[in-house]
Amino acid sequence: MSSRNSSLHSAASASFPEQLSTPLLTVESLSCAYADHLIVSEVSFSIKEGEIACLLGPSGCGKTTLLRALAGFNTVAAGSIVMQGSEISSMAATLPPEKRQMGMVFQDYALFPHLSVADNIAFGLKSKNRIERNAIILSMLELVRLPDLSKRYPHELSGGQQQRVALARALASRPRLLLMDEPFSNLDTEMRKELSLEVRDIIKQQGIAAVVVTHDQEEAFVISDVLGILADGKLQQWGTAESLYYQPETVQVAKFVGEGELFAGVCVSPTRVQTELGLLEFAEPLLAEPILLAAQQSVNLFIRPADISPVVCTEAHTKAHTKARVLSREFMGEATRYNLQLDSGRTVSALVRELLPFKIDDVVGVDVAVHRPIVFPV
Ligand SMILES: Nc1ncnc2c1ncn2[C@@H]1O[C@H](COP(=O)(O)OP(=O)(O)OP(=O)(O)O)[C@@H](O)[C@H]1O
Repeated sequence: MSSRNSSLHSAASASFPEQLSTPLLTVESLSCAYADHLIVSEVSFSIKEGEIACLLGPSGCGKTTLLRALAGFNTVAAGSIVMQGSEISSMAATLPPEKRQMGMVFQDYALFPHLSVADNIAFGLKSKNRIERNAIILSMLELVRLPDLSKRYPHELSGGQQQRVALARALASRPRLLLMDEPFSNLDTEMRKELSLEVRDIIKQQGIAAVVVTHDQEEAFVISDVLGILADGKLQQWGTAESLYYQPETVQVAKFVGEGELFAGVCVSPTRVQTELGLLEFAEPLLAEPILLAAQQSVNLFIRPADISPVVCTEAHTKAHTKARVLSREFMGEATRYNLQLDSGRTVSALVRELLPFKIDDVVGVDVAVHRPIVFPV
């Protein structure tokens, strides 16, 4: 991680006194490989008690490999994993999964098909007597809101119900840390949203920490307190959803957490930049950390579609070459997306919430209202 990233993380930590306590889990310069093929490279982060962290990244970037290393299913090639001050993985040794006080929910739920819901939940409770076991099964079924399904078998459950049973099984042994690998990927969009919020509540209710792996940005934002973007086996940035969205350190992170495009510009003053989208004015002076941008400096601004809107074309738009032709219009219910071709020939996407009267081929003005400019060096 860059130094800017670490300072951002420590600045965030300083505002919450409880974050100053010893982390529950610390991953230090962790690398993982299959044979000689390095998959995860020098990843570092830490998680506090009760915190839900997400590892977000595209398919194949090494999320599952990293999660399996946390669980103790995979050995590590370099670095270490420390849980409450004790090293549980290093090149020298790997504490077995069952001794890590972690619960795992797999992508395909991995329920035992020949066992009932109750027996699936009881699977890790062999050391308990029958009365204790039954009490835990009942409380877990209540927790995941399946009180009446204890006798069913996995094939008699919906995908969402199977996921709840998998969660109940993972939580039954009272882990300190819950690991979830793409927990909602087999569910439809509506169910995904509903269950991710519910799972967040359940984890919070239990007061435990969790690491959730997903490639779905919306899901990651909903469920996590803190998240890391993983790409090509490297941790690109670690922070809250808001910090990644508004202060991405790289274009890759900016694009991964939301749509947007780079626009080259020249500063006219610290609060004004001339771009292909016209002269943009900002409420706050523009910073490309650690410097305040001065006149004549070249910058790259990352602008999201929600910051751009088509408006009635005025003389000022024509004069400033900030008019465009509507190439397409997609009404999506909550918002409408317009693809606009600028005078320069470049196509930009605008996302507007209000219903506008513009049709394909209309000539419109282009207005940009960026509330928090994202600046990258040229
Ligand atoms: N057991 C294995 N042996 C060799 N290579 C593996 C093994 N498991 C995974 N890989 C490779 O490691 C890379 C990372 O895989 P991993 O499953 O960790 O990615 P991921 O980010 O979880 O992807 P997805 O979101 O598609 O599940 C991939 O190129 C994959 O082919």
